Amino acid sequence: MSCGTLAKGLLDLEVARARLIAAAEPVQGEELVALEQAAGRVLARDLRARLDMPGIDNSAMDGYALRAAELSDAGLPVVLRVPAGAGVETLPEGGCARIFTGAPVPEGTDCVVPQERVRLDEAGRVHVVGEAKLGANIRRRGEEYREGDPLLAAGCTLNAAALALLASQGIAEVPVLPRFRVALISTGDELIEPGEPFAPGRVYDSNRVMLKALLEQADCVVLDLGVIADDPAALRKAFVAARDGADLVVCTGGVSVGEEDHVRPVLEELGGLWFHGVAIKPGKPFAFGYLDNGSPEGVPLIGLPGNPVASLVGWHLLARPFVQGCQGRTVEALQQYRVRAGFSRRGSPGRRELLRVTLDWQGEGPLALLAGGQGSHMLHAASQAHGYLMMAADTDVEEGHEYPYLPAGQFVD
Ligand SMILES: Nc1nc2c(c(=O)[nH]1)N[C@H]1C(S)=C(S)[C@@H](COP(=O)(O)OP(=O)(O)OC[C@H]3O[C@@H](n4cnc5c(N)ncnc54)[C@H](O)[C@@H]3O)O[C@H]1N2
Ligand code: MOO
Repeated sequence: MSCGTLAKGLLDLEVARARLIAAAEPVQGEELVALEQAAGRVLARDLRARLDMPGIDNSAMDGYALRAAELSDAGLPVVLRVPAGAGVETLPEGGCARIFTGAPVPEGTDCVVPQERVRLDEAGRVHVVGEAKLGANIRRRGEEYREGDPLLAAGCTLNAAALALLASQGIAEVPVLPRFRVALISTGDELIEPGEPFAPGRVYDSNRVMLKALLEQADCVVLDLGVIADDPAALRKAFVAARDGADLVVCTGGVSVGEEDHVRPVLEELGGLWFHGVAIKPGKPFAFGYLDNGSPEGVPLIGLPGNPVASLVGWHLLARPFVQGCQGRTVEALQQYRVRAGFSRRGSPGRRELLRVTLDWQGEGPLALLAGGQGSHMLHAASQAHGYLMMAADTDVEEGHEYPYLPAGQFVD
């Protein structure tokens, strides 16, 4: 993927992602949890099937089970009735069985004819309208998988379908990795809490609620450490406290280059800065390092920019894959496809730009439209966007041309 000519001193997005993913150390340990408590958790071990699936040959339709070769103009008498949950029986010769979806097909039958394709005569005998195909509408034992086959791989997220799969095997408890603990800090003298009275110059802390939601949706345990002032001593104290109770510290704000931005110097002092600055817009002042020794034995710290949309983009593209790796999850490559732009716009010098867009499906194929104002402080467009149009550095958007599009669905946990 072309990224254009990047500004000096900034890492390419793919390089920064690869470094973060490589640095992620999966959490250790294992917990056994009830299936009902396991949604969103990460499977700790490979699981194999305990049972063949389906467990027996059974009917896919409400209808009649029969031997196709026995059909004739005389019709077949109904000699058995087999509801779901019944035991396996043998079909006497010259007869057929009334059968229901999921019920075991009797021994000796070789097809099920749906009731819509059957005519019953006055004597109650079954006549098939059209063909009775051998094997039709019978779900065979083990056709999906056999006992001992791989079922789910370690590192997968237990989504609703995965939980149902385990339940269908009679599994009631599942081994999962421990939940990842993240300390969350906002920095900035200007910040006030939503609900507090507004005063000119103050800014409501919107990043913390956003990041808390993102982390919790990703199944992290969040230790909310509130707002810390733009003061190196206060930040140092907060980082030390955060480090002692968490697997990762995430902070937002104060990560840029002004003398009021203390995250980077305090991180350097307490541990080590691995990198600072990624060539994306928004999201440039992204910092990553370790508190303690500057080594992977320390607690990692991610510094996200203060500008709200920069913080969101930094989470989606950089922090999230790191957290996923630390949670023991399989980290997927970015999903993208090309979409036609319905607008023109000047490119961003030295940085890839992640434009917040909606997709219009009314014409021929999707058309990307700006979701609203694109400033990195403008949350409205971010709240409406269907995804990002990812522009290479220094590249103008030309209406009607196609560009890589990252659907937002891939970032939803
Ligand atoms: N001279 C330079 N100035 C800036 C640069 C640069 O390279 N050179 N980078 C700009 C970019 S890009 C970004 S993004 C911002 C990020 O700066 P910080 O991470 O240091 O963030 P702050 O300065 O603390 O705040 C920026 C902006 O965001 C608001 N903010 C901060 N925290 C929150 C929060 N929790 N909730 C809502 N809003 C928040 C803050 O009030 C500021 O308006 O730096 C540029 N500057
Ligand atoms: O990264 Mo900043 O987000 O361009 O405003």
